[in-house]
This record gives sequence, C-alpha cells and structure tokens, in this order.
Amino acid sequence: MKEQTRSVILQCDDITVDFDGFKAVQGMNLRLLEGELRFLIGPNGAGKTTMLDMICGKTKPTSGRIVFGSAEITRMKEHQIAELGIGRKFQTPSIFRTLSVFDNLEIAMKQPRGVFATMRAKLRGEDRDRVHAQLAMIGLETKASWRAGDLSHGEKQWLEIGMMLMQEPQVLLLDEPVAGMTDNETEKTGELLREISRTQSVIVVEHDMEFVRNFASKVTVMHEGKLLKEGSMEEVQRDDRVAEVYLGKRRDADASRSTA
Ligand SMILES: Nc1ncnc2c1ncn2[C@@H]1O[C@H](COP(=O)(O)OP(=O)(O)OP(=O)(O)O)[C@@H](O)[C@H]1O
Repeated sequence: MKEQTRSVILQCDDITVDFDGFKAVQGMNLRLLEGELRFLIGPNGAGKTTMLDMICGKTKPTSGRIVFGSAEITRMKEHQIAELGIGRKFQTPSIFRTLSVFDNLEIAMKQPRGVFATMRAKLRGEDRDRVHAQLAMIGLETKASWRAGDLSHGEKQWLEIGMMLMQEPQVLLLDEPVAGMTDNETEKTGELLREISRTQSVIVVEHDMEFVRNFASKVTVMHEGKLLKEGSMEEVQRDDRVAEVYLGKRRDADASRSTA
C-alpha cells in the first residue's frame, strides 16, 4: 500500500517524560501508519524504550498526547491499552516453559474464558485452525508438541510474537527482537516482521544496524530524548548529525554495521 493512502494508526504528539528532573524524552513526535514496519534507533539512553513504555501505558508522559486510532490513550491503564489493541514484547520472552508450543498459543488466544478453563475446554475447530495458522506463520508447525522451554532462543522469541498475535493487536511494539539470535534466525525474524506488517503496524527498537538496513523502509532516530532524523535508512545514514551522534563520526562501511 502506498504511504499516502494509509491512515495514521498511532500518533504521539510532543511527548515529554521527566524522571525526577531528568528528561528522558523531550518533545518527541511520532506518527505510525497502518501496515507500517518502523524501526526506532539511536544511541544508548536515547529514550527509545521509554517511548515504547509510554505507548503501552507502562510509563505515563509528563506532557503530550498519545492517540491510537480515534482513542486518546495518554492516561489509560496498561491493560486497557492492551485490550484496545497495542501489544508489547519485552526482550526476555514470557512464555510458559513447561507447556507445549501449541498450548502457549492457545492460552494467549483472546477469549473470555480464564486460563484454566481454556486449558480444559475442548478447542473449537476454528480456534484450533487459528493456532495452526499461527504456528505456520512463526515457523513452528513441526514443533507444536514441543515443550516451549526446549525451543532455541530464536524460536522462543517467535513463539512469544505468535502469542502476541493470537490477541490480534493492531500495533505491536518490539524491543530488540533479534538480540542473541543467529544470522539465520535474524533473517527469519525480519521476514516474519515484514509479513506481520502486511496486516498490522509494528515498531521495533533495534541496535543491530545490519538488520535495520535489511528490513527497514522507514527509520526514526532518537538522540537525548528527541527526534533527530526520520526517513529511509539511506537518508538516515547520509545525515551528518546522525553520523556524529550515532555512528561516532565514522562514515565508513564498518560504522553502519556496528552496533550502538
Ligand atoms: N524509571 C526511570 N527512572 C529514571 N531514569 C530512567 C528511567 N527509565 C529510563 N531512565 C533513563 O532515561 C534515559 C532513556 O532510557 P531508555 O531506556 O528509554 O533509552 P534507550 O534509548 O532505550 O537506551 P538503550 O538503547 O540503552 O536501551 C536513560 O538515561 C535512562 O537511564
């Protein structure tokens, strides 16, 4: 879909967060479109994770406004924001290690029954189909009966992404999803994120510049709590201010491959 024809799904206006006098984010603006895969990058301490925390309601902005679809969510509680359709994945996977991969996805499914009732209840055919479709999407069909704790690091991350998707969020927030992954797992994760962004919007906080270069169409660069630059990876890499603060003034190929 062309950028002009897509509507804004998430808008952060003039966001500031003050932690006891320290401004971790200062006047930050961000507009995410439907079906967009956005990468949020910047040096350590730039305020990237704090932005995700504010969007999912974990941290409240000191000032500014966050709008999701037509709802202002700035002061909403974390669980309300999750129910509205914003899913957050942290660096450490929160899967049920002793349960099977299939059961993890089943439990994550959005339904009124409680966890234990869900486990006991016979799955309706359509729910079972949904779990299988999700297994296929995250590449774990052959491991449906595996104990989740026995999966590789990368597979655990995919399972958790699958669990988020079972709740049908419209926006997914991911913090360094490829950290600790093999090259092959990193590539597969990029493809998975692309596939997700065909129907949902995704914000990925990332330090792995090679990964960002391979999969980003639009990149937002933060520095000291502010928006430094936004554009394609090429535009961002060409920007002198980005080179200065983010790539440490190194403009060679090595610099763009380095992790911050
Ligand atoms: N709860 C808090 N109380 C005080 N300071 C905080 C708090 N959370 C974050 N900070 C500070 O705010 C700044 C931004 O942190 P944040 O984690 O958002 O940066 P980041 O860009 O995600 O960095 P990194 O890439 O290292 O994870 C940092 O200086 C951090 O120490």
